[in-house]
Amino acid sequence: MLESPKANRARFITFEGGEGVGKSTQVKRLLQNLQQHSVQAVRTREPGGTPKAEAIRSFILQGRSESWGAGAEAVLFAAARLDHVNQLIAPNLANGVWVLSDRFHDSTRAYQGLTGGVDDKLIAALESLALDGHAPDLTIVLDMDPEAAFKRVAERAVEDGLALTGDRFEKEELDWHIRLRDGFLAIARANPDRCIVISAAQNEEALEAAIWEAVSQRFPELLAGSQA
Ligand SMILES: Nc1ncnc2c1ncn2[C@@H]1O[C@H](COP(=O)(O)OP(=O)(O)O)[C@@H](O)[C@H]1O
Ligand SMILES: Cc1cn([C@H]2C[C@H](O)[C@@H](COP(=O)(O)OP(=O)(O)O)O2)c(=O)[nH]c1=O
Repeated sequence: MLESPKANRARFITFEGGEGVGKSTQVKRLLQNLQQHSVQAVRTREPGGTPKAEAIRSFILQGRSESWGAGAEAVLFAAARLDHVNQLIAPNLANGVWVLSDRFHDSTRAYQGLTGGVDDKLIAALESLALDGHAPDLTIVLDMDPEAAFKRVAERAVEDGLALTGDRFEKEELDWHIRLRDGFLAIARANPDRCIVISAAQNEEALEAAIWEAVSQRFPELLAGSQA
């Protein structure tokens, strides 16, 4: 089969899912795996990734932001995302550097849209503004029972001698987290070409291997040794 001229372009991969499913752990592991295959890559997160977007992150997740409501939050997350795309994601991809993001636009769809009740049209309009054509090439949805994920986070906090404080989304009730999980699964079903759902209810190494298998199947050039 003839390779398309774009076969070896830098890829944009996002990780999505509920709280504590292991996204940040696996973003770091995938970054290492890519680097071991001589792929230049960076990792980032949302909300955040650039100084302006990090400022919006603290504004939304802490302090008095509860009164803003899901609609205004969707707008704020989109403003942060626009800066993140323009300042970090697009320039890296243009330079041939793969970008791995811990959360991206599906989090707005799931949290503010499907769970928060913000109208689909507003979500779609904000997405088109913020993404500016930079949709992810692949989205890995890490899926597990939210109660089990919460226990993981709590156990780790006890081991580390930390108080479990959490941001305000983490403090929502269990049935809210179950709806959130269903929201991410619905997004994956609606976007089968872009999204892969992987069970996060396995140890870190097994999950890392499952993710590497999915990524290298999706981008076979990784195993062909064709990355400079
Ligand atoms: N596969 C796993 N099995 C058990 N614990 C895990 C696993 N992956 C991550 N953890 C632990 O669970 C907690 C949440 O992981 P993290 O990667 O921060 O999740 P997220 O970014 O999705 O919130 C951390 O304390 C982490 O060390
Ligand atoms: C990117 C994004 C995040 N969020 C929420 C999800 C998280 O609760 C929070 C980000 O906090 P974070 O600590 O990154 O969450 P986690 O480690 O559990 O993934 O912001 C939205 O509600 N909408 C968005 O568009």
